[in-house]
Amino acid sequence: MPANDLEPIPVQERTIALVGLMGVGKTTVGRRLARRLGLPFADGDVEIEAAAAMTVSDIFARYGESEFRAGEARVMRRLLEGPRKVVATGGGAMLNPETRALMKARAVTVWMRADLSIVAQRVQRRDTRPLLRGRDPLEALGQLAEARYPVYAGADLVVDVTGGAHAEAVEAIMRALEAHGVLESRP
Ligand SMILES: Nc1ncnc2c1ncn2[C@@H]1O[C@H](COP(=O)(O)OP(=O)(O)O)[C@@H](O)[C@H]1O
Ligand SMILES: O=C(O)C1=C[C@@H](OP(=O)(O)O)[C@@H](O)[C@H](O)C1
Ligand SMILES: [Mg+2]
Repeated sequence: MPANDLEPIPVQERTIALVGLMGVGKTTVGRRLARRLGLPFADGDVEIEAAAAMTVSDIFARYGESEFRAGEARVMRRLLEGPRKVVATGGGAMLNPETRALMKARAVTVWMRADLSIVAQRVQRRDTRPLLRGRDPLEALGQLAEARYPVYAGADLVVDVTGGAHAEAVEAIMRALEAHGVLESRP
């Protein structure tokens, strides 16, 4: 069904979709946020890997980025059409126009933003991101930021998560969700 045909969903019932660059903390913060909210959690990359029975790196290596993106769009559709949850998207998912339309119809989107120098340090911990392999992380992330920040800027909420620990990022997102009317106010 096209995203436009879906009934509008009240903000308190929407899935919370985390978007932003690789390494900003969508996966690890998203899992903690879901626990905090008592919602199920799903990670786009984990779902793609399960569907393909292959790692993200292997999908890129064997089939190329465009096949990965097609799989990513299918997975995002399933996750966004399903019951309310916290979704950690892969950093490129929001670039797909259909995924964006579904997000607009079904989710509250949160752009997690951090200084590139911090993100560059974090992505060096694991060699699981094919778009960064063999490249200077700061330079590669800078190019991705240039191309993607205008798209991420279309998110409903922007949360700066620079510097702090995971728990601080969760708190910052909780405050933003509260201010947006997604959560009941806490005492
Ligand atoms: N706020 C944070 N404080 C400390 N480490 C973090 C924070 N956010 C993410 N990290 C670390 O950075 C790395 C990348 O985080 P991850 O959640 O996989 O990001 P993403 O899913 O956005 O690519 C992981 O090692 C994670 O533990
Ligand atoms: O930004 C991207 O294009 C990508 C981000 C990755 O997810 P994370 O943002 O969770 O690292 C993963 O989907 C793939 O390596 C491509
Ligand atoms: Mg991730």
